Amino acid sequence: SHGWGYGPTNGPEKWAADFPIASGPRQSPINIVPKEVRYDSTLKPLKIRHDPSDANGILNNGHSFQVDYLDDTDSSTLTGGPISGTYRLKQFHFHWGASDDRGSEHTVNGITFPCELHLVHWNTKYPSFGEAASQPDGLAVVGVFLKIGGANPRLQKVLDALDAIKTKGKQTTFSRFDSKTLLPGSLDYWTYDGSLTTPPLLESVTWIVLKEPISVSPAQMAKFRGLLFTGDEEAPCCMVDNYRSCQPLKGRQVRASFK
Ligand SMILES: CN[C@@H]1CN(c2cccc(OC)c2)S(=O)(=O)c2sc(S(N)(=O)=O)cc21
Ligand SMILES: [Zn+2]
Repeated sequence: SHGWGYGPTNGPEKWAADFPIASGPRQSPINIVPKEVRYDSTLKPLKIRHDPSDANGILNNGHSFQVDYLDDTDSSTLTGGPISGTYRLKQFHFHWGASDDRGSEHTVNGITFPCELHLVHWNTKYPSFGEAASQPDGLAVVGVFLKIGGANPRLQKVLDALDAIKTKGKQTTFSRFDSKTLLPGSLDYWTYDGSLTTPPLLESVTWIVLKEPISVSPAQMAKFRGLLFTGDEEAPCCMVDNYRSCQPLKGRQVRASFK
């Protein structure tokens, strides 16, 4: 079937046909302009609690790869920050480019990063992830920029698993991983109301984008780029440039947790 993707015939410019909310009032990602954000002293510090035993597999879903988490208890949660209540970690995944000059979804003053990590959480005031995903306060995604530098040892366990999930639909075991180790030293963040950056593009995400990037080496970026969008039976297509470009702010206010 003509599923959505990132190619010339099914990429972001074509998504509005099947997902009209693509032109909605609170779409993501956006360009963050630090001079235009407003410091909000009422914003609380982020409280991130991740239980490594909740890691439950790694999957190539044909758009990215994701590490899935057991989310039937409050053992891996996000609280504080701009959100109220308790949000449970469901999965984390990445977006990246074919070369180091692009790949992130959010940008800062128009600057792109080679890669961006998303940690997806859902609001436990709703009975399930699926229900939460359709509510305006249903999801909270923590975004972390990756910038080229020294090899990041915290990424290595994830990257070492990629050889086993090269093609679409492949999954393998992945356990005992503390996703908190992927976070930078500072939890200073920008926050705004947005959407999923992939179909179904639901406008249910409170975005929490960390100011401080983490590092990734060129060799580690090559591992991301070794994945395929395609399944075993298809002509191989490298999994690169799996990012959506920045969307209009449409009057939204971006707030900063820091001066
Ligand atoms: C393919 N889309 C990803 C998987 N998900 C998904 C799968 C099925 C249904 C659904 O909505 C009902 C969402 S998800 O919610 O975990 C997310 S969050 C997200 S991002 N880039 O905005 O952080 C991408 C995806
Ligand atoms: Zn994402």
